[in-house]
Amino acid sequence: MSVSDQAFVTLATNDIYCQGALVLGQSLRNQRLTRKLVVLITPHVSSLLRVILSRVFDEVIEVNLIDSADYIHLAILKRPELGVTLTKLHCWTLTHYSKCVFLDADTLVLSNIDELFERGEFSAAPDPGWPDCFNSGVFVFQPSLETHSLLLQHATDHGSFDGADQGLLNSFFSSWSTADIHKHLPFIYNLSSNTTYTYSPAFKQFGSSAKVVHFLGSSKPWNYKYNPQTGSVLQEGSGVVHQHQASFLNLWWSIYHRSILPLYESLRDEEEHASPGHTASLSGVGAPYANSASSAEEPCANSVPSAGETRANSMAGSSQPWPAEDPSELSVRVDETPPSPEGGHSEDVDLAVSISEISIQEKVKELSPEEDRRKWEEGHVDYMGKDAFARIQEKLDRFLQ
Ligand SMILES: O=c1ccn([C@@H]2O[C@H](COP(=O)(O)OP(=O)(O)O[C@H]3O[C@H](CO)[C@@H](O)[C@H](O)[C@H]3O)[C@@H](O)[C@H]2O)c(=O)[nH]1
Ligand SMILES: [Mn+2]
Repeated sequence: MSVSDQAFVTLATNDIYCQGALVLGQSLRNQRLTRKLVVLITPHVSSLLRVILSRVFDEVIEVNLIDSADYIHLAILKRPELGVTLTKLHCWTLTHYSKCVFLDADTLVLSNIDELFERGEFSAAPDPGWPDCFNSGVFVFQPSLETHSLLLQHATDHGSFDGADQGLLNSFFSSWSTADIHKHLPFIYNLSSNTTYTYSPAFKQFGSSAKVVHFLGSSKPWNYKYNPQTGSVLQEGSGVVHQHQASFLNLWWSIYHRSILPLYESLRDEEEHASPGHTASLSGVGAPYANSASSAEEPCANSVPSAGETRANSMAGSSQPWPAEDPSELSVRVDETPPSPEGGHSEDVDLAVSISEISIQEKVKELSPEEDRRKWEEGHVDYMGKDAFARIQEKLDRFLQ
């Protein structure tokens, strides 16, 4: 079967959602990937993340709404909140593929889902909140410029009843709920992680056959903190995390820790070995990953994908090169265990260094030097910061002696 003209497609409009896209892409690669992997990004995504994305995805395609045709302009002017929504609709412009499966960046693939390519446009699973609507986090579609412009026209004429893509797509593909049962994907292809417990006998019966988990709603996996030593997310704060949800979150984070963080680290190594002339586009970017010692113990070579040549394609009229130096919006924090009170003199503290907490945050702008120093002393280290690597190296050297 010829499958090179079929693809899995996702979308990330900023560096934070890129973290989700990376884990999703890696989760697809972990399940005997037979189709191309495509990520749509917008100009806002930093050059660091574009490089990292290109290690996992076959194609990193920038879509630029501003340079697009006038009807998009009109739609945006009329309904500015549809910005991100319209970006998702750009997946219909991928006409070098005959059929695609779109997956939200907050989904995680648990087993091979190639059979979805046997379905036609428009196939999707019911939304758990209103099952007569489909959820637009996972769907099968057929790229077509005609459909694309009809969708945009629909957005201009009717807007969207939820202000986003799901409302728009449901009113556009309005016969979904009644016309053809083959276009109803089983719930196991879009299992919402936070509603599993609302019908727990069903989850008990069918949950083990789940193929795609969707972290829909406001708390995304990257909002949690993770302890790589226990392999679990830290359940602090108000929200109660149900057991099933916690195990999906743990799975997301274990992929992030095992396969995505090492990509940052290998990029940093490459940057160091590259000639100075070639480092310009990555300068100012530090690796967020401190614990080289422990990552070296893990056989992570298998999990680091060797994706095909990256094509930083430009669509919809945009052809700008990547910005030479733009700060990443995200910061990965690796917080160390605080020294124990009995720890004694300072050398013990360094030897006791162990990574107990990883979190992903939007980068905090410009701390004062005093604040910066206090954070460092407290163990809150901004590994994306300018001179972070020199400090990490010092620590590692002492640790390894
Ligand atoms: O700032 C953003 C927000 C969203 N996205 C992309 O758009 C998708 C949808 O957003 P998400 O935060 O995942 O929305 P959900 O919590 O899943 O909410 C629901 O409602 C959305 C709006 O209708 C639909 O897009 C979703 O599929 C549906 O599950 C994301 O996964 C990303 O791929 C970005 O790239 N950047
Ligand atoms: Mn989603």
